[in-house]
Amino acid sequence: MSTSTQQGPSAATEPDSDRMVVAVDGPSGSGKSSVCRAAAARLGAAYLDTGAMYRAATWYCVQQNVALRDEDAVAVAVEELPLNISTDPQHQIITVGETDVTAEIRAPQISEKVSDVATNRKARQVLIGAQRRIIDQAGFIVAEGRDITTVVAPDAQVRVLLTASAEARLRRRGAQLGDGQSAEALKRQVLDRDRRDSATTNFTEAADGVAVLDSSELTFDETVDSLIGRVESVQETAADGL
Ligand SMILES: Nc1ncnc2c1ncn2[C@@H]1O[C@H](COP(=O)(O)OP(=O)(O)OP(=O)(O)O)[C@@H](O)[C@H]1O
Ligand SMILES: Nc1ccn([C@H]2C[C@H](O)[C@@H](COP(=O)(O)O)O2)c(=O)n1
Repeated sequence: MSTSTQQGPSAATEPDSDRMVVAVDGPSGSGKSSVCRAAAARLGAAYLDTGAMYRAATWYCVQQNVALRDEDAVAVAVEELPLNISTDPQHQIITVGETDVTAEIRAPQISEKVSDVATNRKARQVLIGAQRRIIDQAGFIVAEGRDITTVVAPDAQVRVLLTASAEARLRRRGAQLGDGQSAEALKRQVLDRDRRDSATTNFTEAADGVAVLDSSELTFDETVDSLIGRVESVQETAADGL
């Protein structure tokens, strides 16, 4: 897989003491993308949306007429995927080859197919390798997905499982997509997708050392503040130890 990144604000050659990885996992609609992007922007960190990589891979397979249930064919397509993903939280642009897929990969048609790629273990290995390279290149990054705290970056300095009740997640996704989504379509995109994705990743229980941030009763801003508070507390502890 050829991956290039338009790098976020902190991508540079900082000394090790300035490097920090903030890993966030959670179920669909819990707020990972929006909360992590806002937190990264305020912290001056880079931001990696790993779900967008699975979505772009799915878009590419569909474009190439690859049968999504054919494990080997999907893995070969993902190896070839010419992906460019921005890690700038202020400018989220995702291109596959020359095509800007930033908006298209969020369409319900991709949401309903993406689990076929996400549960393909061979394709996952390719994407996980690319994610680790992007994280390694960044000095200070907030990375979110389903397996960042456990598989992609288990050594991250901050590890958080961002959760919310199923009711809150369905309500938020409905508001995000606007009118026109039936309750059944929302359920397919949120709860049914989580059930399928759970076959390969555990994003409903916090692993050892992972803190739970339940956003069900929090506003968006309160959730961002809580994540930032955790990052600042680790930064202060690190500074005290110098
Ligand atoms: N604490 C919160 N209170 C209210 N709304 C929120 C909160 N957190 C996130 N949201 C809103 O919920 C919607 C879904 O959030 P988001 O897309 O970030 O979820 P996600 O976990 O990344 O989902 P997915 O994994 O399916 O991409 C967004 O419109 C976001 O602004
Ligand atoms: N680290 C990750 C990130 C995402 N996925 C899967 C799960 C979703 O079905 C899909 C799209 O993610 P979203 O944009 O909804 O966060 O990708 C995964 O398996 N591992």
